[in-house]
Amino acid sequence: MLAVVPPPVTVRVPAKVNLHLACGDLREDGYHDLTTLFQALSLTDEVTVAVAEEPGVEVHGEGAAQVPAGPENLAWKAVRALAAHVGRDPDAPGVRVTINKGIPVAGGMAGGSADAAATLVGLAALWRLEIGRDELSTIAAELGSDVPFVLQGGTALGTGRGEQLVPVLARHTYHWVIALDREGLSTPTVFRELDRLRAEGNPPRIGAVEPVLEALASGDPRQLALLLGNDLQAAAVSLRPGLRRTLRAGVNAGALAGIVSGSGPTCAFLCTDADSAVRVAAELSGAGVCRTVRVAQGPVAGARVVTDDSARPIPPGVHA
Ligand SMILES: C[C@](O)(CO)[C@H](O)COP(=O)(O)OP(=O)(O)OC[C@H]1O[C@@H](n2ccc(N)nc2=O)[C@H](O)[C@@H]1O
Ligand SMILES: Nc1ncnc2c1ncn2[C@@H]1O[C@H](COP(=O)(O)OP(=O)(O)OP(=O)(O)O)[C@@H](O)[C@H]1O
Repeated sequence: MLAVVPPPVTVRVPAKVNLHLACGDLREDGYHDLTTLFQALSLTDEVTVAVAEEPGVEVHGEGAAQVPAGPENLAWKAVRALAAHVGRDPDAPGVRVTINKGIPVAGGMAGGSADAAATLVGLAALWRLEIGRDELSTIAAELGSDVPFVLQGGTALGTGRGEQLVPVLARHTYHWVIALDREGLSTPTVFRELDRLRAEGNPPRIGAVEPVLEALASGDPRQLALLLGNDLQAAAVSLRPGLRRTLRAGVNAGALAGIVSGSGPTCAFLCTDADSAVRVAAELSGAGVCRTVRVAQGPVAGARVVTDDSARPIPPGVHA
C-alpha cells in the first residue's frame, strides 16, 4: 500500500509588543521575574512545515541573512522538542521548515519565538497529533519565555519568566506605528544592562499593572497611552542612545505615546486611530531616525494554520 504524504501546512504567527513590562531583580537561574502585558500585533511571519527527504530550515524575507538556518534556529529546536515529546526521532524528524520573515529580526518583537510557536502548531497538524494547546504551551515555555504568548495571541498578562499567561479582555483594536532600527539588540545583553544600571544607581521602576488593565478594559487608547511602561527601556536606551530621538520623533509626529518594544530596539507608537497611524508613519519615516516604519494593529490571533485546503488539488487515492 502506498503511504499518502500529508500536504504542507502553513501557519501565520504574530509579533508582540509589551504594553507594560515590570522587571524584577536577577534570579539565581539567570532570569528575571516579569509582570508583563503582551499584545499580539499584525506584523507576522509565515512558517510552512512539510514532509521532506532533505530536512532542515530555510529562511526568506526581511532580515533573513541574520537568522541561522541550522540547528540554532529556534524553529528547528521546536521540531526537535515536539518530535522528542511524541516519541519520534529528533535527529531524523523528516520535515522541512520554511520561514518567511515579516517580523523584524532581533527587534524585541519575539520573531524567533514566533517561528518556534508556528512550527509547533504546524507540526501538530502535519503529524495529525492529538495534542492540546496547554500541552503545546508547556513545550513552548521550554523553548523561550515569549513562545507561549505568540502561540496564544490576543492580549495577555504574563508572569514568571513571562511564560505563565492569563488572557486579558481588550475591547478595542489599537493602532500602532512600529519603527525598526538599523541593527538588532541582543535580549540577554539588554537584561544585563538593566542589572548594571540597577547596581550603579536606582533607575525608576514602572508602576503597578492594574491601572493598565483598567485602561484596556475601557478601550480608550488615550488612557492606555498614559500608562505604557517598560523597565527594559532605560537599558535599551543606554545601549542605543539614538532611541531617545526616535521616541521623541514619534510623539512629535502625532502619536499618543511611544515605547521601546520588549528588549528593543524597535519602538512602538500608539496612535488614536488607523488614519492617525498612517499619518504618523509617513512623518516618522521622513524624520530619518529609523531604518523603516510599519503600521500594525492589535490584538490579533496567535499562531494558526492558514493553509488554504480548498485551493489544493486532492492527491490521487485520497477522497474527501
Ligand atoms: C524581553 C522579552 O521579549 C519580553 O517579553 C522576553 O522577556 C524575552 O523573551 P525570550 O527572547 O523568549 O527570552 P529567553 O530565550 O527565554 O531568554 C533569553 C535570555 O534573556 C534573559 N531573560 C529572559 C526572560 C526573563 N524573564 N528574564 C531574563 O533575564 C536571560 O538572560 C535569558 O537567558
Ligand atoms: N527563527 C528565528 N528567527 C529570528 N531569529 C532567530 C530565529 N532562530 C534563532 N534566531 C536568533 O535569535 C536572535 C534573536 O532574534 P529574534 O528575532 O527572536 O529577537 P527578538 O525579537 O528581540 O526576541 P525577543 O523579543 O523574544 O527577545 C537572532 O539574532 C537570531 O540569531
